[in-house]
Amino acid sequence: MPPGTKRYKDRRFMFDKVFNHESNQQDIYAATAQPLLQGVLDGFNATVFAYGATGCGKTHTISGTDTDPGIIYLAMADLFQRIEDRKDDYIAEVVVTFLEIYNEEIHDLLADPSTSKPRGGLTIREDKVVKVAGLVELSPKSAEEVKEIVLQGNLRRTQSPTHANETSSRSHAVLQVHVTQSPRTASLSEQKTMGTLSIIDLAGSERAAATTNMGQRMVEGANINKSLLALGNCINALCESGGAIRHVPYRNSKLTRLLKFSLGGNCKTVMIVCVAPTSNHFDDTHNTLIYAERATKIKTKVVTRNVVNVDRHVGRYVEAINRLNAEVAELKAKLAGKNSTENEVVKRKRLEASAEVERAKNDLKVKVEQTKASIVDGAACSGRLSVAKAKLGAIRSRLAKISILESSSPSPLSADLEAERSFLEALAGPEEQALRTDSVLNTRIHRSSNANAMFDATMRAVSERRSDKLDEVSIENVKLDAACRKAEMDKLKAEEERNVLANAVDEVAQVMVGLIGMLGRCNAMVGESSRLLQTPGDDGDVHGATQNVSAMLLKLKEKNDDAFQKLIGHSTENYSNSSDNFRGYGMSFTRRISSGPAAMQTTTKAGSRRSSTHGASSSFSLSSPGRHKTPRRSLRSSLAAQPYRRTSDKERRGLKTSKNVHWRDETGQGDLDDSGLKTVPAIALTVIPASPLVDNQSSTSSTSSFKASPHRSSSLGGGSESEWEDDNEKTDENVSVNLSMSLPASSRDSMSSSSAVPRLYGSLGKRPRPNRLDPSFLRSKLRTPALGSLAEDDENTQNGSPRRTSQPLGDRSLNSLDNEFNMNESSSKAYHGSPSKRMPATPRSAMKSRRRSNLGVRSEKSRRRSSLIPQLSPPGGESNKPRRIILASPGKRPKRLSISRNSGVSSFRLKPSLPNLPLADTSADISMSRLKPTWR
Ligand SMILES: Nc1ncnc2c1ncn2[C@@H]1O[C@H](COP(=O)(O)OP(=O)(O)OP(=O)(O)O)[C@@H](O)[C@H]1O
Repeated sequence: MPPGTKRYKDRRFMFDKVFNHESNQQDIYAATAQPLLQGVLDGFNATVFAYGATGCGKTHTISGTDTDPGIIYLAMADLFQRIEDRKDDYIAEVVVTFLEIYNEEIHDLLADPSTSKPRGGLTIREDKVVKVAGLVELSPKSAEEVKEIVLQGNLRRTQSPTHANETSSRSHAVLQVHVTQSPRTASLSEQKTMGTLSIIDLAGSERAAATTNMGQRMVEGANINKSLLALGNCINALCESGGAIRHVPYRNSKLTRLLKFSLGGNCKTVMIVCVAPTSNHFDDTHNTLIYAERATKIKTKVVTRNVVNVDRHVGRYVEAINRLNAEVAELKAKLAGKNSTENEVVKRKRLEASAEVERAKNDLKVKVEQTKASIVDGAACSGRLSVAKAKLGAIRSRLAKISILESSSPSPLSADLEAERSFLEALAGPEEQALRTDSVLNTRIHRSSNANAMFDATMRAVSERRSDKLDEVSIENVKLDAACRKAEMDKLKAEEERNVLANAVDEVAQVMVGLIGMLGRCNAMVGESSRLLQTPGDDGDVHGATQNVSAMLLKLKEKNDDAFQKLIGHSTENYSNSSDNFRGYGMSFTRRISSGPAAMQTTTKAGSRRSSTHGASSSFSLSSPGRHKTPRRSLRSSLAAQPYRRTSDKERRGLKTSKNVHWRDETGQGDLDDSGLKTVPAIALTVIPASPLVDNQSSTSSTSSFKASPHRSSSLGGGSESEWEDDNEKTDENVSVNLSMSLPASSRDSMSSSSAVPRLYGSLGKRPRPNRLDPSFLRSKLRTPALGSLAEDDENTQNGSPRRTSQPLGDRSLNSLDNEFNMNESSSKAYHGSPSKRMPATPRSAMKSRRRSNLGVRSEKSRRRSSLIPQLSPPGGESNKPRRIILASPGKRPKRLSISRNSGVSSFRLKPSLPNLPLADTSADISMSRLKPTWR
C-alpha cells in the first residue's frame, strides 16, 4: 500500500448465499426470489431488490435479456404456473405496476408516453400499505405478457451511458406484482389473500470522484447516492433498533418511503448484492459488502398474511342458485335444438355431397365418351405407325444389302436386282408417306394426343375439385373414379394398339405362308421345266439355247432352293424332281405350308372330275365346287375396275389370233410375239420374272401357270361370248398362283383395280372381262388376306380412279384409314406425281416393249386366259424371230409338252403333251384355292 492510503483490515462477510461467476440466472432465481413466491400466493408481501455499484450487473440480474431472462420473467413464469396449478381451488388476480424513481420523482413506466405527466412525478399515498397514486395497473395473464410489459417499461426507463456502464440505469425501477386470491369454494365468509411481490432494480451507487460524470449525469448520481444513503440509513436504523422502537428515516427519500413496508414491515425481503470481481472495483465492492452485511442484521416483526374476510348473506346464494338453474335450463334447450339442427345439416350435407359426387362422375363419363374414340384411334394409328416403321426398316435393310452388292461388284447391278431395288423403293413409298410428320396417321395421332391431354386435364380437374359440398370421403370417391376411368382408357389404348400389331403379325404370317407356298411351287415348276427342257422333243433337238434355258432355270431353282433353305429350312428339291410330275410336291409341300382345312386339301377328285368335264383347262384346277363367281359378276367387276379397257372388235379379233406371251430369252435378244399358233391349242407356261429373293439373269421366279384349254383351242378363232364366259367360269376355279395370291383378304378388298397392276401387266386388248391378271379380278376372287404392300387400292374409289396405283406394303387398315382421309390421292400422287416414285416394276415402257422381261410385263394381246400362257413361237416361217416356247393346250387330247425347234433359229415349241402333269395331285393347292389364288 502506498503511504497515505487507506489501510484495510482483512474482513470476513457472511451472507445467506454466495454465487460465483459460473452461476446462471436460474441459480440466482432459485435461491432468491423463488422461495418468496409461495408466500406471495399465500398473502405475504415480498421484495427482491438488487444493490451494488454501477455496472456490477443489477439490471442483468433483475431483467436479464431476451435470451437470458432474469428474475422478473422467471418469477412471473413460476407465479402463473402456480396460479394455474391451483386454479380449481382459487381464483387469482394479478395486477402489475411498473415505476421508476428518477431524481426523486416517481414516473409510471406503463403510462402512455403521449399522456401528460404530473409535475414532480407521482405521489405516494401511505396508509396501511404504501401506494403510488395514479399508476397504470395492468392485468397480465401470462409470464410472456409480463415480460412484454417489462420490456416496454425498460424502454421508457431512463438509461444513459456513463463512464462505468454504457447502459447505466439512472433511476430505481420498481415492478410490483399484486396477487389477489380468493377460494372458489363458497362459504358464508370468504377469505381473500393479497400479496405483493416487489422487484426492485436499484440504480448503481457511484463515487463521484471515481466517475467523470458532469452535468445531468452528476445530478443523477447525486440523487442516486442520496436515495441509497437514505436506504442505508434506514437499514442501519432497522439494525440498531434491536427490537426497541426507534425512528427509521423512511421519508428521507422516495425510495425508502416506497420500501418502507418492504424493509421494516410485513414483508419477506431478499437483497441481492452485486459486486464486481475486478480490483478496479475494490473500494466499491468493499463498501457494498459492508452495506449488505449491515442489511443482514435487520430484524423485522413476524410477517403476517394479508387476509381479508368477506361475509356473504344467504340470500345471495339463493339468488345465485336460481340464476344458475335458469342458465342450465337455457343451455339444455339450446343443446337439444342444436343437436336436431345438426342432424338436419348433416343429412343435407350428405345429400349435397352425394349429388356433387354424381355430377363429377358424370362429367368423367361424358369426357370419356367424348374422347374415347379419338384416343383409341390414336392408339390404333400409333400401332399402324409401328407396323409401317417395321416394314420400312425391312425394306431399307434389303435396299442396303443391294447397295452393298452393287458397290462390291465391279460389274453393274444385274437386271433383276435393279428391278428388285426399284420395286422395293416403290414399296417404301407409302411407308415413308405414312411416317411423315404431316401424314394422316401422324395428324390423327396428334389429334389423339390432344384429346388425351384434354382427357387427362379433365380427370385431374375433376379429381382435384374442391367444394364446400364435398367432404373428404366424397373427394376420395371422385378421385378413385377418375383413376379408374384413366386406367380403363389406358387399357383401351393398349388393347387397340395390341390388336393392330396382332393383325399386322397375322397378315405378315399369312403373307409369309402365301409367299413361301408360291415360291415353293414356282421353284418346283422351274426345276421341272428345266427337266422337261432337257427331255428330247419330237425331233430330238434339245441342244443349244434349250440347254442354256435349262441351265438358267436350274440355276434359278438352285438359288431358290438356297433361299428356301434359309427361309424355312427346307428345300424344294425333294418335291420337284419326281418323275411323276410334281406328285411329291403337290402332296407334301403345299400341305406343309397350307393352313387350309383338310377337306379342302382333299378335293383333288373334284378337281379331276372337272378336268374331265372341262378339259385341260381344268386339269390343274383345284375346284371348290359351288363356290365360284358368275362370269357376269366377274365381267362387271372387271368393267368396274377397268372402264378404260374396253376394246374394239378389231382388237378382239386380233386378240383371238394372238394369244402368245412374248418374252425375252435369256440372251436378251429373243423376241416373243403372239404371231402364229392361231390354231395351236394352247397350254401355256407363263413366266413372269420377279423374285426379290433370287437374283440374276434368270429373271427370277414369279408366276408360272399351266393351263389346259381344249375348248379354247378349238374355238380360238371364233369362240362365242357364252363359250368364253363358260370357260371363264371354269377357270374361276382353276388353281392359280401368282404374287397376289398371298395377299391378305383385307388387302384384297383394298387392292381393287389398282391401276398399277393393270399397267404392270399391260392393257388388255379385247372387250372388258374378268382378267385373272387384273387385281380387280383378284379382288372379286380372292378371299385371302392380301399383302397390302404388293397391290392394293381403294375399292371405293376404283371406279372413279381407274389409274389409281397400288400401295405397296400398306396394310389394309392403313388403306382404310387412308380412304377416310383421301389417302389414296396422296398415295397416288406419291406414285404418279413423281417419276422417281413410280412403281418401277410397272413402267409404261414395259407395256409397249414386249422385249423386256420385267416384272409383270405381259402382252397386251394376251388377254384371254389361254392367251396369257406364254408360248414358244410357232415352228416355221419366222426364222428371224427369236425362240419361243409354247405350252399348247391340246384340248381333250392327251396332253404332252414338247419342244420343237426350227432349224436355224432358236425357236422351240412346247406341244401340249403333258400326260404326266400331276392333274390329280394338285390338291395341295386346294388350300390356296380356298384363298383364291391364281397360278399363272
Ligand atoms: N452475470 C452477468 N453475466 C453477463 N453479463 C453481465 C452480468 N452482469 C452484468 N453483465 C453485463 O454488464 C453490463 C452492466 O450490467 P448492468 O447494466 O446490469 O449493471 P448495473 O448494475 O445495472 O449498472 P447500473 O447501476 O449503472 O445500471 C451489462 O452489459 C450486462 O450485460
